[in-house]
Amino acid sequence: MRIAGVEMMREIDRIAVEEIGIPAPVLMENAALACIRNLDLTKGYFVVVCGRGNNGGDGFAIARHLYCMDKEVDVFYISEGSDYKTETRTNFRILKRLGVPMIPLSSETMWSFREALKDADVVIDSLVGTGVAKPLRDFLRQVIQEININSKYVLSVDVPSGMNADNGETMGQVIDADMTVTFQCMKRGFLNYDAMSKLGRVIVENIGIPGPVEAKAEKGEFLTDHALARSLVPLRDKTGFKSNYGKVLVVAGSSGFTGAALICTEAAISTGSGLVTLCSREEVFQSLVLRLKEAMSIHPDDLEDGTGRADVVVFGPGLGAGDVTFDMLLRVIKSMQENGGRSKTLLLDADGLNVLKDRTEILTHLDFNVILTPHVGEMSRLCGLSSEVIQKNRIDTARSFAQEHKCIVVLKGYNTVITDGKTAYVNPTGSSAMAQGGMGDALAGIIGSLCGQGLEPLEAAILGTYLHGYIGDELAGENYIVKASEIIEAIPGCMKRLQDSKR
Ligand SMILES: NC(=O)C1=CN([C@@H]2O[C@H](COP(=O)(O)OP(=O)(O)OC[C@H]3O[C@@H](n4cnc5c(N)ncnc54)[C@H](OP(=O)(O)O)[C@@H]3O)[C@@H](O)[C@H]2O)[C@H](O)CC1
Ligand SMILES: [K+]
Repeated sequence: MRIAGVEMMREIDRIAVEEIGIPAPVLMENAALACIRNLDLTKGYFVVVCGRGNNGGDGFAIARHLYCMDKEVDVFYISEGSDYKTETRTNFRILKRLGVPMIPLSSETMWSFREALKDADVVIDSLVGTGVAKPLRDFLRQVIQEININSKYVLSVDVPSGMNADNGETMGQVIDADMTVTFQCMKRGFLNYDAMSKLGRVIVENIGIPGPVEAKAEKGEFLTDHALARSLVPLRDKTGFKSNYGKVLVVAGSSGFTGAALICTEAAISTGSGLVTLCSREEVFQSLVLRLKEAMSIHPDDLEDGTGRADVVVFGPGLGAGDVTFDMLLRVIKSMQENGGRSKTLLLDADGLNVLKDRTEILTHLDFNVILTPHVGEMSRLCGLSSEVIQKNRIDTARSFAQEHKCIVVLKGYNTVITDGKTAYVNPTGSSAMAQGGMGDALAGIIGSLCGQGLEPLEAAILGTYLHGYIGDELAGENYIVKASEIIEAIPGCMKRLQDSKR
């Protein structure tokens, strides 16, 4: 599914109407019906609040459909401002002719508006959508405030009125929606963490604009969906050997952080790697070796040999920050360069990222694939921006770092961003039920394993993050929190279900 800002939505609309010839009223009708599909139609009394732009036009059309269904509908509308756009005027006039109750909003009607909001089972917010770019005028702010204070349930049409669809910021006052039915594409601003609390449940509805039209206007930003994830699960050949499913070397674990090494290693095994080897810091090597079952081990003195044999190196979980880790990283990089890089992948996580602080230029000269999996704090150390700035610009930060350093960035957190600098994918799965130590180590092992099984690094990162969060969501349906070891246990079953649904 594509992610779009205001300019892209306008362009999609323009191409659909002007170049393809889909009539604009058809799009408005489809938009209205998409909202109707998501309304609880067992309810009896609906209040529709409309602005003067096309967002308001959607609302007038929704009111008509509710009227046709014999629902009790009151329409309140903004009476001051610029002329109605053509389709909005058409829908406004139809309602007038039908005799649907239509009340212009003003200081005189504010009292009856308030009473209607209180009585309504559902309030439909159709004041403004993607057409607003500057702070709202006072009267509109007041209307929004009344809706927020007095309504039981609000469905926002396309965008909660007052939210900037590009960046999620509030333009003076914003509707606090219970559900947002947005059209055609996920809006970029909805991915802003501050915006999320205003959106309620987000439903993206197709309003009859064909995919190729969207593609003409796209900006290379997507939301991973189930169909994409499913299409990426590698099919296993009946005759395959363990050596066909990738040799993964995990370089992880130091004193006090042995769990990270085990979790990462086991995640790679559970995701389907044929051969997984663990190399840790010297001081924990013996104790870790005793705890491995399916995985092999190599002593840190043999790091170059192990690297040379591996298709993928996952470097960093629990390895400890400091010079020893940095030296190990340099040895891995040298060995990968000398052993026919190109098809190999180095995934850097946790301390593998921390040792790159002020040394990120190392990344730009490598012949092999590099994946970085930072959380926001690690990203901040890598790029020098504050966590606050990064959280407000997650896609842009990850994308420009990936572009500059010729690598793939997986910027973790709610709505993890995966990008190679050209395209960016936002992962919708996962939740705070997964906010536990070890989760990142598991993700690193999963992505590393998928690279070893032949997926392109970007694909491996897209599928790995989706899978990790998807399993987390399934487990969180039944549990208050989810542990990394529970994720690992559930990986094979979840992959099998995905794979079977592909055939
Ligand atoms: N392709 C699609 O996705 C379709 C989307 N549809 C719907 O259309 C809206 C976008 O419609 P648009 O007419 O471009 O804009 P809005 O309705 O969101 O906003 C215009 C109205 O907002 C008023 N406005 C603008 N700035 C302010 C402000 N600062 N304070 C108060 N009011 C403001 C403006 O009034 P003016 O008097 O200032 O001109 C307009 O009344 C999209 O979101 C979808 O819902 C189509 O229906 C189908 C195709
Ligand atoms: K709206």
